[in-house]
Amino acid sequence: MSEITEEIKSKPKPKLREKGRLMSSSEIERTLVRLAHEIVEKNNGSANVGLVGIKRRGVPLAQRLGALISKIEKQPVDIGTLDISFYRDDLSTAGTRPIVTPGAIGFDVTGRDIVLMDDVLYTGRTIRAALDALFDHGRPKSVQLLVLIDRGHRELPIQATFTGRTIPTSKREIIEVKLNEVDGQEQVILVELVDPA
Ligand SMILES: O=P(O)(O)OC[C@H]1O[C@H](OP(=O)(O)OP(=O)(O)O)[C@H](O)[C@@H]1O
Ligand SMILES: O=c1cc[nH]c(=O)[nH]1
Repeated sequence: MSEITEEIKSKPKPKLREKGRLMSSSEIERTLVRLAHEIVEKNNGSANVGLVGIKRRGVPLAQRLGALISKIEKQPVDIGTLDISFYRDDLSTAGTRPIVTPGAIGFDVTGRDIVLMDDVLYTGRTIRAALDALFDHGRPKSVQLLVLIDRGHRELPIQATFTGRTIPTSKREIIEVKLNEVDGQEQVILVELVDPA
């Protein structure tokens, strides 16, 4: 275990209060169907498209969208993975440091129209790290960004090409995306940090 991983694991978990459900399983499913059609429309098909999911929940999103696009276009789509852990000192503040784990994406990104995928877009730091990592692997023709939820509070000039839902939040709130493949359940919920008594 690296020094940084050890530090992450030893941090006490903040107390969170659930404020409500933002998306159900069927709403997530319908949203992904719409996003698959948007990707195909923008790229005039899928022949040059490659999907890259950011771990953890960007990966099942890329797999599901890949299956949907293959069904629409009747041809397979390349699907790859980027492993970016996110070191967070405190969920309510800045002071964050994304860590890219070296490893193959899974296909050659050079010359391709890459759609990067993640569950939540917040400060934009994870995507910035993902872009750096992507260009370490090759030179795509274009890079588009898909997120299931854009919650605002950007700290970098990054915006999504395809967005499932835009949900304005306060900095004390957290969007929790739950996907079957990672969490054994399927929903998007809004939670709030509770001050320690
Ligand atoms: O725009 P940003 O400020 O970078 O935040 C967005 C990132 O935060 C979340 O990852 P998290 O660190 O919670 O890890 P996880 O997905 O493995 O739970 C989310 O999955 C995004 O990758
Ligand atoms: O609210 C947030 C912010 C970053 N990452 C998440 O998963 N949720």
